[in-house]
Amino acid sequence: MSLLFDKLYIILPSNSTDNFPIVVNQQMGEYALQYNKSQDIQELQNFMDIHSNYYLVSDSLSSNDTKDMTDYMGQHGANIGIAVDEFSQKKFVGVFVVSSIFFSMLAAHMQISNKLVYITIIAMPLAAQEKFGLLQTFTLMITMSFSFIIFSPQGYFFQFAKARIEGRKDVVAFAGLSKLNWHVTWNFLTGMLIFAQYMILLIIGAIFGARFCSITSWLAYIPTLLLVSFQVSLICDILQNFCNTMENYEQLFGTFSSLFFLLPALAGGFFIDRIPKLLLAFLSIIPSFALMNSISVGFNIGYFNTSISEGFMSGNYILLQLVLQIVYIALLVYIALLLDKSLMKSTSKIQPTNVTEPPTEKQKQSSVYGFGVEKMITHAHDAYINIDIKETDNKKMLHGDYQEIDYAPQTYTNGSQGVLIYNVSKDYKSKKQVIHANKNVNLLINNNEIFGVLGPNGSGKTTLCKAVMMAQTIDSGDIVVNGLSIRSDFKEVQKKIGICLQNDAGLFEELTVTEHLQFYKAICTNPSEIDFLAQFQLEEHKDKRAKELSGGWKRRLSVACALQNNPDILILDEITSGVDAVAREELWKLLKEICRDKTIIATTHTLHEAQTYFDRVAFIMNGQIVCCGKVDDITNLYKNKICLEVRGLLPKSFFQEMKELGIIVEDNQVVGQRIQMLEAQCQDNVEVLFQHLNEYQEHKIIESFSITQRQFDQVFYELIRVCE
Ligand SMILES: Nc1ncnc2c1ncn2[C@@H]1O[C@H](COP(=O)(O)OP(=O)(O)OP(=O)(O)O)[C@@H](O)[C@H]1O
Repeated sequence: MSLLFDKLYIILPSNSTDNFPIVVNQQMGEYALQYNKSQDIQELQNFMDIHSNYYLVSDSLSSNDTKDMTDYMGQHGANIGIAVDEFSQKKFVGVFVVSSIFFSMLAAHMQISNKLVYITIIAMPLAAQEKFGLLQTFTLMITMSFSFIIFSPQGYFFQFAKARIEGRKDVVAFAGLSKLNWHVTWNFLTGMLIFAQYMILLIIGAIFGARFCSITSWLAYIPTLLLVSFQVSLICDILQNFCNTMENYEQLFGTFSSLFFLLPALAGGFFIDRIPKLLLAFLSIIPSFALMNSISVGFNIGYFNTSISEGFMSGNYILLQLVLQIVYIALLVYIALLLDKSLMKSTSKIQPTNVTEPPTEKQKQSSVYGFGVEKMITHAHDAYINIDIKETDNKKMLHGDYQEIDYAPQTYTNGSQGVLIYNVSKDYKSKKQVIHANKNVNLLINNNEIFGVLGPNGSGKTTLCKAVMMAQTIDSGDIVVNGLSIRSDFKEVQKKIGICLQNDAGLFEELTVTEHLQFYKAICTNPSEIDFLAQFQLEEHKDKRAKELSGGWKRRLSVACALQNNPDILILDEITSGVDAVAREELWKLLKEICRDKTIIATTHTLHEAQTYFDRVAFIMNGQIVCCGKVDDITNLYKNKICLEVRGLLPKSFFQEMKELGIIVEDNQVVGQRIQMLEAQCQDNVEVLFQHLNEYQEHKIIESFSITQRQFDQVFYELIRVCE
């Protein structure tokens, strides 16, 4: 024994083989170091001088006797043991054996981060140092860390997470995914990604010939790692319900993992010798403990030749742990589904609520208020009553008192296609107020029809769209899509719907056009055959990210994504807002062509668009349908009414003259004495009005006049006026 070790050498008692506090199936880490340069010896000496209280040195044990070394360490309460094979001024060959605390801390460290860099810290030194020196190991670790980042499947996986976190319910609808589908897909992708990362490390370890990476050790690692991967992904899934942005989520995950992964792991690391093995198995609800336990078993099998049965059963109860992990996973799945409010089954009452207000005097006098509404209600009620009712409870539900139901009639007998919105009411309740966003809405939308829902801001259009796609529960009523009720067949219904919500909510800023189409195609359940890149003339923009597209092209991409799942019903919520007239026309032309066999429900603020492209429309004011029917029928209500803007001031005699000719002209507004806004009610003699105005213009009494409002616009303004 050299001078170096003389002062450190502890004479170990001979024949002391029983009652070791640290036994072979504890956490073990083993560092084999081979120094063959003089300066390394110096470093080693420095290290030992500093840490002289913490280790034992033995020159009677070699690197093949690590088991015995740990036994000696156990006896003396040391954390580091050094078994010396050879020592000279130039060369040290030996093995460092590190006891549980240090290794557990490393394991804990891994848990705080989802990033592979940390995972490499654990396995790589152990595996690589067996073969190479310290420097090579370090280089290898750095290289590995970078390769992991490069190989991480950022694209779909990341967008998937983002969609979940940002509550992109429309993505679920785009893709026709059910809530279960959505979670299973996300967790499968995430879990397998984490597992793949663990596997890469195991394989590398095996290639380097690390003993703890032997195939028998894998028996301990692989099932645990697989289950741990899903435990972690499900915990992420649950946490996502409490975050709105990725940053938010990363912060929450960091805090959560420190509290629930790192702290227990650190505590476990310090007290692992004293934690009963059975308790450790039960603690596997915390992934750190499950990992520690399996790594411990793997080490024992690989390094210390513990038999598999001993390692699994009596030693660390690994089989029990695996069963418990499966139970925990089932529990986490249940919690994840329970917490996710993205798609909700409605169990509301069927009968109308009492929120509808009776018409005021002003509304009664209006020729447009209430137009077509009674007829629509009757049609919707008849259709709903005629649904093939099989269950007696459903009969009670329709004819009896209010009653909660969980299922609904399966099919219409009378027209099973299209969308039937029956008595739908929705309130938003806050501490301060209750907003009745939809009040007993009844609409029967025919198959292959383009149906418009029009109304001012905040009138309840989006709420209605969300109710149809089930992103919003309803307080009363039912929605039946192609014969299937959202109350009973919501999963089936949802597959039939594609939606574009406002502000291109389904797009991801960082994804390119091609990536969007690929992403939606990859997750949808009923992929369309159509080449949307070509159909929507998106080729020249295919490599642009969504954030680089102009508003019009974004809208096109949103619609293309919504159509990827080949939906029967397409819901378009203000898809042309911010789109110029030419682009708007192009988009509608395209939609009419592609969606010939689809039913479209669209909302818009552009009345001209509604008039030109929609077959029927319903006006919604304060949550209530106040006028509905074919666009032409509604326009005809105002056939003889026109609005004019006159520059200059018409004399009173003009109004009298017109009255005598049977034309009622009302002067609604005088703007700065120079502009008059006229509303004229003619019979079939509108040209008489124009003749007179021309004469006034020729005599320079007025400067000019022009028609300001189309008839359809007037309907809208009149409705707003009487509903104020
Ligand atoms: N999540 C919510 N919580 C509380 N109130 C809401 C919520 N969503 C909508 N509202 C309220 O419900 C009413 C109807 O809103 P909705 O978004 O359906 O109207 P809209 O007709 O689509 O409006 P816009 O044309 O501006 O998009 C509004 O008064 C709105 O403030």
